[in-house]
Amino acid sequence: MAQFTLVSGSVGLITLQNPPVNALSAATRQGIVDMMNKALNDPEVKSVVVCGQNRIFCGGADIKEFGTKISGPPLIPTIHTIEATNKPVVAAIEGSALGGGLELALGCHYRIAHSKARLGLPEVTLGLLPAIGGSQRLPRLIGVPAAIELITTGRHITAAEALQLGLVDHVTRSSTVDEAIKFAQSVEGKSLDSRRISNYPCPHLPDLDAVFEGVMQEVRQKAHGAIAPIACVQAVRAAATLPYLEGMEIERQLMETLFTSSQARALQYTFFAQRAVSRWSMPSGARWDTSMPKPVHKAAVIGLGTMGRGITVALAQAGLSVVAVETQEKQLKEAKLVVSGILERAAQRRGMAPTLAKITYSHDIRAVADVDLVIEAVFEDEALKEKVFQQLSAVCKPGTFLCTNTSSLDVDHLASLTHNPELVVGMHFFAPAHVMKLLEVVYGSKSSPEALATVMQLGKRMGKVSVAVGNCWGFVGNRMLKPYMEQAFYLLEEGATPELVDQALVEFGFPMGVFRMSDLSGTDVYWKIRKEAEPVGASGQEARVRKGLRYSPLGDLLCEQGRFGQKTGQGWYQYDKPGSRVARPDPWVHNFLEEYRARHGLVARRIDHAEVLERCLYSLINEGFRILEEGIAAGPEDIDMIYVFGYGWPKHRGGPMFYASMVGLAKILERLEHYHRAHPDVPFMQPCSLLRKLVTCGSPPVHKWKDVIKKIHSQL
Ligand SMILES: CC/C=C\C=C\CC(=O)SCCNC(=O)CCNC(=O)[C@H](O)C(C)(C)COP(=O)(O)OP(=O)(O)OC[C@H]1O[C@@H](n2cnc3c(N)ncnc32)[C@H](O)[C@@H]1OP(=O)(O)O
Repeated sequence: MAQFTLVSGSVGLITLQNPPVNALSAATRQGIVDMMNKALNDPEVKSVVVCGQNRIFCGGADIKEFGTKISGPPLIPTIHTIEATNKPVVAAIEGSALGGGLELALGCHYRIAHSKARLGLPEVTLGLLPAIGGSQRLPRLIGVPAAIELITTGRHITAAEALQLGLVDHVTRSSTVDEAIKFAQSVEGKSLDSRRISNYPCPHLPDLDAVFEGVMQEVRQKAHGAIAPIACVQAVRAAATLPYLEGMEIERQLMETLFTSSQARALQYTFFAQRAVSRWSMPSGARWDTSMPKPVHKAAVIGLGTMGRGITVALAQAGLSVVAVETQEKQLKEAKLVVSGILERAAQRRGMAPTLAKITYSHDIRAVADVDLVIEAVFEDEALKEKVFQQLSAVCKPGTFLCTNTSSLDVDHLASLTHNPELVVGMHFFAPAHVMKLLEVVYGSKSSPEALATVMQLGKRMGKVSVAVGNCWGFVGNRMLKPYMEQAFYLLEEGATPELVDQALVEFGFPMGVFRMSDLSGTDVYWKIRKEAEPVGASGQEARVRKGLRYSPLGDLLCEQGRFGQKTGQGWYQYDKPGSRVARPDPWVHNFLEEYRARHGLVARRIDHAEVLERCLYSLINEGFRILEEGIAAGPEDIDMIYVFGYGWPKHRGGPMFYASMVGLAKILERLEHYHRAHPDVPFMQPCSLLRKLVTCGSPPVHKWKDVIKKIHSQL
């Protein structure tokens, strides 16, 4: 797993060999220890270069080994040996030097990077901290503020930025290994006293306590309950205030707590789940590895409202030629300005030229005649979308994929209006479409595997986490959101306030609660959807019943008052003025709730955070099980990535289905049964049969659920 070669007569070249990313598995660590000992003990070797096979230095620890009993040698003693030796050791960094990989490089005396290399300490994204000396060496090398930023965000930086920070000594565009070998020879026999980072004092910061207090407050606020970023700050503080070896002991103690935490398990699950969802499958048996995507060079966007503009930006940034169509002249002009502005600012940030020339604007739908793929993003109105699909089917060249950015309409129905329903796929973007990572890719009953493969590949090009799901009301994300929101309304009826419900959800880790979120996106958005989905309600007691089940008209009544949320300055909260982001509890809403309860004979009771979480989250999870049972999502990872990347589910809790497995399926079942007994008229609380079956099967871990579901389906 590591190879030693003597090159140029005196340089020991150690090559890490563990494809695909030369991760530091037990065998690779053993290889490093053995080859380094060989190099340092060989009198012929006067200097050493460490590099990675296949133009990647090292992707850090082997994440697959986390959660198992760690075997193999630790790296800390070897890194100390490297640093202490009098033979110069040079890290030749190509591709990535991440996590333990970069920590190994920090133990070397010199670092030479290729200009395309990326470096970082992403341990925090896995619920950990850099614990083979990274948290102690990095601040000594680049200073406390820069180190804190890199370690608490896990951001990967370019070689150019690394050079600017002093993290690498030299950046090259030619062969990094050849340069490193030449350089190593040039410093053979020279003193290395100034190259041992652990001997450096941490660069002085005036008013250290105040700096760390400020940083801790900021990090805590952004962490939404994640513990690793806090531990990272504590470790860097140890580097700034203690001798190296004492700092290392703090680093070790902090890592010990993080390593076995449920948050680390959740984040590591997310790492693999994010990659697993790209390996999609359809109920027909079609799969990612047997379906060929078609090339997409030119795409079109129809409708340049907020969503259409974001999609246009995302497509242009992915390098596609885009035809952007909007029939209203004023909207078209405005869209052109907004899209160009976003692209220019983004290009400026990246120090690149904007991709404006790749977009042509038109008010005529016939301008899309020669594109390979169209994304319809007109207003969410069924009749309008129907018309657009009929037009597209008539004007597009044969073979053009027709996609709809609907969030709730039936993809099969739209497909049925076209000549080639097999070419129709849903692309459900999340606002703002050029920023949000999630893309729900909805295949209809007639969508071809080729169409799905094409759209999934396009999603990847746009940098999205694309998740393939089947067609049903609300697809996966919004379908699961319905019971979650409904429970929140029932809680208000029973005595809660919007603030209480939201606070419980924020403490759980959501960036905002359901009512604040509803105000932000507009309370009228779901009002419209509810009006379309539910028959119009009656008055009096009947107002709280739909199709024989409990219904809360609270959201409708709020909208009838014109309280559409942040944009109108009033919703579930009050705002200083329309558009203001500062939400304050609103006595009007409290009064409105009291009057409502009095009108319907409801007696307010005390509701605690635990009840809020159980009712909102377990009903959402229950719907997730139904979605799995129906085969709308291929596996729990698909649901989890939709919620993590599209709905603000805290990453350190792994997504709703992973969370359910951590809470324990038996407990979820028991609580759902309890609430279903207490509220038999509440839809969505009756435990789903898949949940019952999984509990009967002994509550297997989440990665085994697919097997159970397959077995159930094969028995049907
Ligand atoms: C005993 C402990 C010693 C030291 C401890 C140190 C702490 C750490 O190092 S924590 C780990 C820190 N490292 C990371 O977080 C890096 C994670 N990887 C990445 O960011 C990316 O994979 C990449 C290295 C930048 C490469 O990206 P890309 O080219 O887009 O490929 P991917 O699809 O992401 O990955 C390909 C393939 O490799 C698997 N993989 C990647 N990194 C690791 C890893 N560190 N351990 C195990 N496996 C890894 C990834 O899952 C993919 O596998 P598939 O099966 O093809 O999905």
